[in-house]
Amino acid sequence: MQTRLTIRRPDDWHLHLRDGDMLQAVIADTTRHFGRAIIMPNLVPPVVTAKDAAAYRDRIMAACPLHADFAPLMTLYLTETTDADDVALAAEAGLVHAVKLYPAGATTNSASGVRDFDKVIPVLERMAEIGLPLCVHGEVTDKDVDIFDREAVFIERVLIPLRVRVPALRVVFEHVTTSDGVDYVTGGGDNIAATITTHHLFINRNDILVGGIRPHNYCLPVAKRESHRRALVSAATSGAASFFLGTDSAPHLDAAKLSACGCAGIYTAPNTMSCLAHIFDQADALANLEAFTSLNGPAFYRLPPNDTKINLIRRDHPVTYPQARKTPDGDVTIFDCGVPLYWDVETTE
Ligand SMILES: NC(=O)N[C@@H](CC(=O)O)C(=O)O
Ligand SMILES: [Zn+2]
Ligand SMILES: [Zn+2]
Repeated sequence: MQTRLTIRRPDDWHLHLRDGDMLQAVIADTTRHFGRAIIMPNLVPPVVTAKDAAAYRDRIMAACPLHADFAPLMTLYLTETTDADDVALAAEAGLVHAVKLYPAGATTNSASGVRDFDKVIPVLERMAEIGLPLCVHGEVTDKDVDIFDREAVFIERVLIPLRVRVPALRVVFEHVTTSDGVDYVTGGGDNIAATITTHHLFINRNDILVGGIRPHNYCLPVAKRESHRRALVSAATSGAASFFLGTDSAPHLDAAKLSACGCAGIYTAPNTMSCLAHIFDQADALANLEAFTSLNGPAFYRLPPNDTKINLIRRDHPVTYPQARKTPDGDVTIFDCGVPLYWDVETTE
């Protein structure tokens, strides 16, 4: 049985760090294992301009633990009034690494998202010209579409027509949750890739609803049926270049999740690497873990992989994590994957 694995330091290609006290409370959980992260812009108000992104990057750097080897890769929140020149200059300066498309109302803090796609075509054309990726939250928001179908319908109604209009646009299909999404990306050519989260490799919709409702397993896109989870595991563990890790670690206070109208989002930053090593080990694919966490993402984003490495060790006894991260405003529950985890990241400090 394999008990050790050395890989390049991983990156997280989809991360919510929030701001203020929450940022302070969660950032070390990411910098401990990850070299870089694509920072989601859905603050209130959102990160819309290069100026917003520069200020947010400064706040993240100020919150980083001393000696952390971490670079936040900033994104801009696409609105119907986003200025193409502002985007292009921020990309050229190395400040911004992607633009994020939220269909209006699709998820947490997405009210300023896009309603009329015609309005954003000039920005998308400029992004295509300079090779700047568009990260998409791939769900339609139409009331008549069942929540479990919203990703598959997004592909047909939004993504395919958008890519026909701007074929050179480079797209990351974020937190893909269906076999439809996996198949579309697999057959979609070099301009499209997808992130896969940690939690969608573990949970299906039963884990939200059977034996009582489990708000800590509720996120968007919502977990689908077991056959879709299996398709995600196959895609992630295959080593295929178009799939890479985006944890979508999304901290919310427990008070906001344990409510009559609870927030979407699962906090996975602390135990993601243990969780992933477990999934890859079960699939007999530990040899592909590095591609998923550390190589495929940088290749798509046209960045070099990290120089440094981390060691993973399989312990004799299950590794334990705290049940929650404390913040001054209350607890943030950490993802419980439901099975004992034996893989651990060796600390070098
Ligand atoms: N994934 C989630 O369920 N929530 C994210 C937003 C998102 O990525 O859609 C959040 O910001 O909380
Ligand atoms: Zn999203
Ligand atoms: Zn997210």
